[in-house]
Amino acid sequence: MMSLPQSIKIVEVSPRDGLQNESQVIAVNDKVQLINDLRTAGVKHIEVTGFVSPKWVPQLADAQEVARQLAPDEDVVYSALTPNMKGFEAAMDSGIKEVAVFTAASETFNQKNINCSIEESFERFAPILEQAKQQNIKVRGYVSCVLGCPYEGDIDSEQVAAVSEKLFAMGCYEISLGDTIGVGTPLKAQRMFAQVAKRIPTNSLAVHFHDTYGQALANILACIQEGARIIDASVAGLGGCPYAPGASGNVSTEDVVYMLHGMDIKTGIDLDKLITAGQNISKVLGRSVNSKVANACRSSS
Ligand SMILES: CC(C)(COP(=O)([O-])OP(=O)([O-])OC[C@H]1O[C@@H](n2cnc3c(N)ncnc32)[C@H](O)[C@@H]1OP(=O)([O-])[O-])[C@@H](O)C(=O)NCCC(=O)NCCSC(=O)C[C@@](C)(O)CC(=O)[O-]
Repeated sequence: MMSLPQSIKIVEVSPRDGLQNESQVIAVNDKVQLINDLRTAGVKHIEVTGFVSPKWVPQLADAQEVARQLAPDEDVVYSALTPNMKGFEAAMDSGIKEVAVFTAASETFNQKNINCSIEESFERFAPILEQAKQQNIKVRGYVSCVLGCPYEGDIDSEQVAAVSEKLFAMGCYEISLGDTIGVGTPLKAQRMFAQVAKRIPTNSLAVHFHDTYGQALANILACIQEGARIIDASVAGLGGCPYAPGASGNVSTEDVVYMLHGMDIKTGIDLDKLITAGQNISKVLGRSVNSKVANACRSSS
């Protein structure tokens, strides 16, 4: 029987990954309310926005305003994406204390997403990591397309491991492995995770599953069996990357938390309050909550 951890770290990505692909205008107040609802639910790691080019991702053009309205909270880590030094400097000016750089295991996806090759992305990240070290800022590294690419199809796990290892060696303290288009299945996910874990300690690896094919929870459990202890998720299953056609939302945090609590794995999150957070933002977006657990809990109460 597999050995299960006592607790798992949840990294909530809804304010950034969840909202970045929305075409409708979402007020800064509503984004900040989402972040506050997540804090109320006990979420301790929240990716609040991305300091990316507004020409590339218009929805995050308000990054500085969102960051400046964050409630001071010593128990919560607010992080933000920074693709280059311009983004890093803007994040620092806005008081952000943890940033994330992002590249991919697929050349084509990387070109479409950040307009450079994988190798060039490392060159862009080098000064960010240098500055971050001097300023005592933690840097997370994302690797996209770890189980498939919308342009190149299957991706070799060895390539995922090599890109991850490079980010880790450059100073990223945590590497998040992204199944950007949600095509992974449990054994493939487990083998990919194991391949990366040959080079990076498992306590520095996160998994980031989109749920396009309904495989995300199964993939997460498979990776937990392989030693994963950090899970990215998005309340109400919000999410999608503008440069990954066909990709749907992230795995919903409600579903992840329900599964983990059901296995006696602690997350520190109050499921009922989390469901409220998902309902509130779904109301703002004018759509129903994309979480089986949230819908089941509310219809039975
Ligand atoms: C990386 C760039 C900027 C290169 O874009 P570029 O066009 O090559 O950059 P540039 O340096 O030529 O700049 C173009 C314009 O953008 C401005 N600019 C340049 N940088 C910034 C910045 N940081 N903040 C604000 N503005 C910026 C810059 O000032 C200039 O403005 P102009 O002079 O034309 O008026 C662009 O491609 C970009 O912003 N891409 C971001 C795409 C993105 O955010 N994708 C979604 C996140 S990744 C994801 O979702 C996957 C993940 C992480 O969730 C994991 C998974 O699921 O796999």
